[in-house]
Amino acid sequence: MSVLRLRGVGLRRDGRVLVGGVDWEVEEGQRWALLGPNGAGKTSLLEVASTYELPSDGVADVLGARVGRVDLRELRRRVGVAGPTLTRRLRPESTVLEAVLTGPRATLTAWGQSFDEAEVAAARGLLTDLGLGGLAERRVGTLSDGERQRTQLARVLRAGETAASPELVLLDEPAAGLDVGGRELLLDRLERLVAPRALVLVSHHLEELPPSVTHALILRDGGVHACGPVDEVLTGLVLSDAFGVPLEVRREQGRWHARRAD
Ligand SMILES: Nc1ncnc2c1ncn2[C@@H]1O[C@H](COP(=O)(O)OP(=O)(O)OP(=O)(O)O)[C@@H](O)[C@H]1O
Repeated sequence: MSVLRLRGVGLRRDGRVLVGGVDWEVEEGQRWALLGPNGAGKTSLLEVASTYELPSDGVADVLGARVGRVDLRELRRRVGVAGPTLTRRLRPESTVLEAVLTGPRATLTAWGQSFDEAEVAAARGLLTDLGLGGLAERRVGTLSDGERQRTQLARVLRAGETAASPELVLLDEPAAGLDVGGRELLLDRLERLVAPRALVLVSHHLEELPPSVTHALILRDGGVHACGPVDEVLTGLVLSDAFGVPLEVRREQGRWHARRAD
């Protein structure tokens, strides 16, 4: 069954076409990497998929519901999003720890709720892995943009580890701003996410993709350049063409590496 289905989707802003004519179907159990050069439209497409932007053209079906025809508040509760422009829901007065603890309960405030030791330990462990261990008691409103993004990421990941997981998880550059240790811990976390029905991950670097990624969509100039199973799409030929640089792609023990071809 399709979790996300875009048909002829376009998004225009200020008279500019950000994405156009996108056909894309994400099915139950799939994990997608969304790649493409700077400005290709990755974030814009994710905004449509997350229902935070209505398509200017075409139709978007998210979790079986046609965007524009259903109550978006209800639909958004079922979609977990984290990324630079998608961190809109955190309450400034919540602490970082509360923002993560309340993720699985899909509430925005910890007011009137209690959390057991295991829940607190799990949330703290996630914050430590994402380099936010020292900020657990800080108010969200005092965080830098990068810290707020990682807090939102921790919230979505925490929910994704539980039975209350969002059904569709959309992550825009989740490894951005993490050091190499943090990146590896994040990949480990992503591998352990079991509950979402589908996951989409925007990234600039093949090294940031977890081995469990099954499919890839490459955008270029707002349109689909390549789309399909990872081993068919993440090749030197396809990526060299997409990025306009001769690239060599290797896969070892599930992980990808890309470098300029000699
Ligand atoms: N409000 C806007 N008005 C006009 N153009 C916009 C607007 N927002 C984004 N754009 C442009 O749309 C294009 C696609 O942007 P988008 O952020 O979706 O690309 P991206 O693939 O995520 O880029 P990056 O890899 O650099 O993060 C870019 O050229 C960007 O400058």
